[in-house]
Amino acid sequence: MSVHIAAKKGDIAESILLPGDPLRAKFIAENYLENPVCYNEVRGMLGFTGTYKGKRISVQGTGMGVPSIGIYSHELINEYGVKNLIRVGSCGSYQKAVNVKDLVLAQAVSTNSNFNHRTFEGHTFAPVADFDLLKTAYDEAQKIGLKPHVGNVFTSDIFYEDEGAMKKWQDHNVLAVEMEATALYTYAAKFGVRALAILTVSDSLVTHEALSSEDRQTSFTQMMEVALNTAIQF
Ligand SMILES: O=P(O)(O)O[C@H]1O[C@H](CO)[C@@H](O)[C@H]1O
Ligand SMILES: O=c1cc[nH]c(=O)[nH]1
Repeated sequence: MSVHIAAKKGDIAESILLPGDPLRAKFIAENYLENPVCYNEVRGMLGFTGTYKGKRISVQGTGMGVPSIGIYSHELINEYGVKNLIRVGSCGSYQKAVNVKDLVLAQAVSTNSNFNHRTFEGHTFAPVADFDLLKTAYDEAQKIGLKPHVGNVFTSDIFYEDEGAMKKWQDHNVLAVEMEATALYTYAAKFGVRALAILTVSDSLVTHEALSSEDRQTSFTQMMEVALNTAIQF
């Protein structure tokens, strides 16, 4: 058991899906995994291990924001030997061409988070996705008829950000905003494992459109399938 996860060594698979919402973890376990076993309920941050197409896969809620995913990813990697970490999250679009329901693969991450500013003492580190995970997810998305956007996303510490703050990121072609990827990619680089953030656009900060709960269900399901079909290849 680690500080925040009540699993024994060996209870968690080497490949894991990481939704922010623990109930999304439960949904994935109940709808996609065979024989899912819940290994964590500490703080309600549910984690499950089961099999998908014959391969052992885990899914773990991470909570919202950099400090929260920082805790879970650090413990998963260092105390449970997790090697392939795939975030399955929602994001807000920063660009007109990135529409609600679209899939975004975070090739790189920009941030206003202090996590990297502290670690790199004010210098800039460029957190990037694992290329093999990225390419595999892109191919898997295409197989089910999706055309994912691939590029820079923004990890923000502030959900209710002033509107003007996004302009500089939009001007530099940042595709969308979410709240965790920078910590995930930075720890993956530090500890020599693979990470990728796969995101579904739940709302647009350009058009102010937002997904209905029905559309949210369908498009999130496609993201989950892309992530699972990617995870089983590692
Ligand atoms: O849908 P999840 O994975 O939680 O991701 C996004 O949604 C939350 C904000 O509503 C933040 O965690 C953000 O990153
Ligand atoms: O972090 C997030 C996630 C979804 N939509 C947003 O606007 N921000």
